[in-house]
Amino acid sequence: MNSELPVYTSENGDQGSLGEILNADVAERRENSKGVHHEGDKFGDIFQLKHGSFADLPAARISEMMKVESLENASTQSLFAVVSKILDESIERKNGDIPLRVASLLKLVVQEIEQRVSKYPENMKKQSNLFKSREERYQSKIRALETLTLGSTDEKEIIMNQLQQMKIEKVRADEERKEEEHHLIRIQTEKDHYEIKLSALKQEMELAKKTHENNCSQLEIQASKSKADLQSKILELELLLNDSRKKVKELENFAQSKSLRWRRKEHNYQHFIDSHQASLQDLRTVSDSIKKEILNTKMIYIDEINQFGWELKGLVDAAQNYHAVLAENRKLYNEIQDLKGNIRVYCRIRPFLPGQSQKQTTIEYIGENGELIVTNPLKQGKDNHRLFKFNKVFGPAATQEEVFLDTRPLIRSVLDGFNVCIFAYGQTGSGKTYTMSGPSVSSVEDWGVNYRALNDLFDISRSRKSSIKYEIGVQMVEIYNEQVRDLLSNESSQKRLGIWNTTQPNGLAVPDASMHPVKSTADVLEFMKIGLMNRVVGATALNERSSRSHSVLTVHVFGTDLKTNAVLRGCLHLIDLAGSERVDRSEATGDRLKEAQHINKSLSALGDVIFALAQKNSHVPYRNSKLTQVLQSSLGGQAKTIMFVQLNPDLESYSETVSTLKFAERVSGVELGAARVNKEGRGIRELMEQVASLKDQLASKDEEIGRLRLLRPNSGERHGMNTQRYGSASPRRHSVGTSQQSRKLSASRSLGVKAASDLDNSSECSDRHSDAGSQQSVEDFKYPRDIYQQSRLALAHGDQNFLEDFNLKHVVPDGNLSHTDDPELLGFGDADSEERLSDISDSVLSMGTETDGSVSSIVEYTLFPEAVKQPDEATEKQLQVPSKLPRPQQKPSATASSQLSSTKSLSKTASSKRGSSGTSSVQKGSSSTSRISTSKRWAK
Ligand SMILES: Nc1ncnc2c1ncn2[C@@H]1O[C@H](COP(=O)(O)OP(=O)(O)OP(=O)(O)O)[C@@H](O)[C@H]1O
Repeated sequence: MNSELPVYTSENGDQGSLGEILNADVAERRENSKGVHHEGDKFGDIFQLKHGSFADLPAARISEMMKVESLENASTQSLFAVVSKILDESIERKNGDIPLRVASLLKLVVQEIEQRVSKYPENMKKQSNLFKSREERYQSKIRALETLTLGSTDEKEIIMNQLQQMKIEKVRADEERKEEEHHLIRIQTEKDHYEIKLSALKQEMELAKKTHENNCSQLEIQASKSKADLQSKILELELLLNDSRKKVKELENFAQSKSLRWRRKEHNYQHFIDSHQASLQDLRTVSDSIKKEILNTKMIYIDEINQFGWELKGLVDAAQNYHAVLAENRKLYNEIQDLKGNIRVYCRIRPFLPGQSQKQTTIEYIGENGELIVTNPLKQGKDNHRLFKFNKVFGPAATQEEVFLDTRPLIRSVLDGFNVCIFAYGQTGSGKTYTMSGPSVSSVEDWGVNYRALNDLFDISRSRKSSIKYEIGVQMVEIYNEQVRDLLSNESSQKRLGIWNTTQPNGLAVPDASMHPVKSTADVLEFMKIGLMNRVVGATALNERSSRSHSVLTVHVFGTDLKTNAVLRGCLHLIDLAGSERVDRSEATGDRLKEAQHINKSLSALGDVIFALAQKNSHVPYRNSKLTQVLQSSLGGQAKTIMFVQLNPDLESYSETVSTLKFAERVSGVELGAARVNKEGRGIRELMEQVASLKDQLASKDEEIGRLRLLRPNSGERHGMNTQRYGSASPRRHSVGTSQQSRKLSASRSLGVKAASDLDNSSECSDRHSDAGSQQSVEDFKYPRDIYQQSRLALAHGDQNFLEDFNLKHVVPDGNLSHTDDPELLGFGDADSEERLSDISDSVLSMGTETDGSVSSIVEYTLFPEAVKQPDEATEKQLQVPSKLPRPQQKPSATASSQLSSTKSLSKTASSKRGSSGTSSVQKGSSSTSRISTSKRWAK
């Protein structure tokens, strides 16, 4: 057994590590001190730290650990574990900052370990001694056993066995001892290692301690600083607190005084309420009785209201019926007006214009039924309010579309073969052009009546194309300073747009050269643009762009029924009159003044015509101006006529407004007679053609007779006589010889053309004579045929008296019919000549309609005056008439229509002889103008 090796052997012979030995030592000590083994675990548990760090342990736990018995009772391993844990924590924390109490614990633990290590050799010695004593004991035992062996063999054997056993034990003990020694060496090495570790730990601990102390001192410095700061803050806060306390006290005092006051007030109110409570009670009783009364009254009222409701319902029903009746009345009134042929009058009030500063209006009331009340706000009295009634009144807000709406049915009428005339009347600047043309062509909403009417016309004609073929032509003229001008005569525009094709499929007379065929609204827009550009406008004080002429847009419609071949002819006049103006207000001078005078004169002539028509006078002075001549067919004929009366609402225009309205009132009273449709059936036309050819034959016979008559002796003498007589009777006229006679006939043939067409279209815009009623123009054309017939009969029967009588009155001294080139007598001269013409028209022999009043005739004359003076020679020759003709009858004969047809056939012959040249505008002008002069001559 190696005694140098400090081998600890447990009682069962096991050897342990240094830790175990130290633990065993601890256990031994514990056993010695307390005698209780199992409590070791309990003490060892104190150092067991499964979670958290020592730095986080509560101070009580650390103090528990630091107790002497805890340290002594703890196993060396747990002590080492405590050390290494604390050190690990300090390393983890990097700055080595270990709390003071942990550092103290560490110190104590390390001291305990040191103590235990220092005691280790001593323990080892004790152990070795123990082993030695045990060996000695064993040796003595062996010796005793050997003695015993010697005593008995059996015993010896047993003893031997025991000995053997003991030897084995001894060998084992030796081995154990050796192992113990090895173990001891290992523990020694471990001890060295731990010592090294311990010293390192000590150093670390020192370092940590120092840093900790530094930190502590810094913290102390900081703490002292913060303490000083906090103290100063506390001082401040204390001061504030004192202030607040003072304020609180003040507020408390204030609140107390206030609450005192409130309490006093409450007391007062309470007193007041108490005093009123009683009166309230009284009032309640009164109120209850009133409520009861009200309830009673309410019930009575409900009964009465119910009763009233029933009565009101009856009234509402009656009112509704009243409106229906009113609408019905209006419809009937319109129908009656249509039947009577009244001119429809629509009144339109222009809005104030943007620049107009003074906006005092004269319009007081606009009724739905066409009632209008105008007033002069500057005047007082009941006469100040004037009431007018028209077909309709459009207020300033009315749109172009609304204004056109009531006119629309009339546009359909044009395509149905009626003649329609729409004209705008009013003082200058009142919106006539706005209503008729509109402020601009480019925007459809702005379109005036003209564009809308034409647009509708094309729309309807397109919709009827499967049954009726329509041809539409437009004409636009202006009457400027009593002269008629073609607004579409612009050469380039004519070239561009082509001219009217005179060869009509129905063989009817064609419109003149100022007529332009149109196929769509776009064509019309082209024409109207040109027309508006060519129209004379000028600036006046009342209107920047005042129209200085009356503009007349005429639309001719020829419709052929594709099934029956019947022909419909309608004519639409759209007239924008120049505005009447007070020269002092329009400040017109020079040309403007002259224009204004012409305008006013023509408008006053219009007034005269309207007055005569309204009075149903036998004489209507159409010829007093070009305007009335143009409007003749619309005002005195069987056309449907609408007048737009334009009003300027401003105060300054009050007198003009009133006179315009008075005029309009008169116009609305004019009865034209029911309008007639211009329709010609196929049968009638064929008959007319037959009659015409017969008349042609008759005429050629007449010519022959005339020639034979001229060959008779003495015919020249009588001729001369008559010439002289006639010449002295009428100094203003001059004879034109035989050529003029034939011209007359040529004219009468031309008239025949017109007459035929007039018969076909008895209400054509050109057909009526002013004074002798609507059939006057027919008479115009019958008359020459009467003459022919009577002269033919006179010649055949040798009625010399008739022939002489006629020659005395109607034949010029040279034997020819009278003729004049004097333009005044052609119906376009001055007022004097027009008066004469009016007088002429009054006589029964008033063949002298210089024109038929139609726009086309006027245009023909005005555009081609030379043609009037240069008749077609060939025609002259062919149409020689007898120098003496029978006296015409004063009243047309019953055979008027056949005679007219005859003249028509005459014209046909003439035009066929003219051949294709008949299309020339000059020739047409010529015929038309000849017609004018002829009729005048006949009248005289
Ligand atoms: N209903 C309306 N709404 C808005 N402006 C209108 C209306 N009527 C007329 N005007 C404006 O009033 C001015 C005068 O209108 P317009 O030229 O049509 O009058 P007029 O009666 O034709 O005048 P004149 O007789 O001098 O030619 C124009 O500037 C026109 O644009």
